Amino acid sequence: MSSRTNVSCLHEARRVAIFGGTHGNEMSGITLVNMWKQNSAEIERNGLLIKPFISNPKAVEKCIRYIDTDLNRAFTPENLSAPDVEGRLYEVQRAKEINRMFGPKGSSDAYDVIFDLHNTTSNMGSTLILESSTDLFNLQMVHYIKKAMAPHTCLVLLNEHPQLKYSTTRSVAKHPIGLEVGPQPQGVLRSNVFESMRTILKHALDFIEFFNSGVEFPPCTIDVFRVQERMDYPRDTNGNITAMVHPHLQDCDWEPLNRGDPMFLTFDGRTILYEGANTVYPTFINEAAYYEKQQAFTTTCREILAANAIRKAFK
Ligand SMILES: CC(=O)N[C@@H](CC(=O)O)C(=O)O
Ligand SMILES: [Zn+2]
Repeated sequence: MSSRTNVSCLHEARRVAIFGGTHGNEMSGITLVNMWKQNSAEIERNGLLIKPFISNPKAVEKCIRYIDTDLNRAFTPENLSAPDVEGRLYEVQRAKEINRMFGPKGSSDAYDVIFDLHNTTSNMGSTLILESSTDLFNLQMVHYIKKAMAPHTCLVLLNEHPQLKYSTTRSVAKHPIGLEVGPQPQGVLRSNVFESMRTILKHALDFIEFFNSGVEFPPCTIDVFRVQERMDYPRDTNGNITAMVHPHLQDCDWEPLNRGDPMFLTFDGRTILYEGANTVYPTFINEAAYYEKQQAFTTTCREILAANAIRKAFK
């Protein structure tokens, strides 16, 4: 019997964008994209059209996350279909422009792949962010990247939570993929973080080049962390936080958090324990940008995804 019967044939991925500066204070992606705009030799691949792009230039100029509203939440159907009028929020305007240039979102004209480069203040290491557990192209790509990165780790965060999923900038593409590397403070460039991001991008582009050249990728499984819940800081009746991430949890992204483990430390020295029934794997622990989002960390559960073999459809 031929294994060919189980190979999924997918469209080639010709148009690829690399976004930096979706958040204007996340310096690795901004620096890499600006570097590649000056000299793209490093990211050129046979048969690929690759566009390095600063997605929120006004926020980059000011070195702040956003001007009016978070661009990485702005790609909603309502925003994208809103008429162009003066006085709209800058990021809503910008989302419409990006959708025109790289989309339209959900259409056959959309870019094949958008890599969106982010930094976190959390100790997450290198993390690929997926929005779908059924996108075979992305599953195979992250499998390839994880293997290529070994012995260094590159983890996968899957966010397809019905309430916690948000309308990302990369969601304009057919295959959206986020790359989150930390820890790196906002507005700061760290060479180790910069180099990790650069290496992951190299492997990602290699994968796409191989795929387009007709290489078949065998069936695989991928370890992922699925977004489960958003955990807020303890707060008083005025909404002010009353506790910090506990020192035993701080920097322990991806490590198991069990019932009874310390979670927060109040300003007066009291420890607040995790009381959930199941072991979870926290991530985005103490991310600076998430104080305004009422989020101290995200809980995830581990899961193994299986992906069919893929190759390019010939026609
Ligand atoms: C720290 C940070 O900005 N993280 C990203 C994650 C993502 O791209 O999905 C965000 O909240 O938009
Ligand atoms: Zn970001």
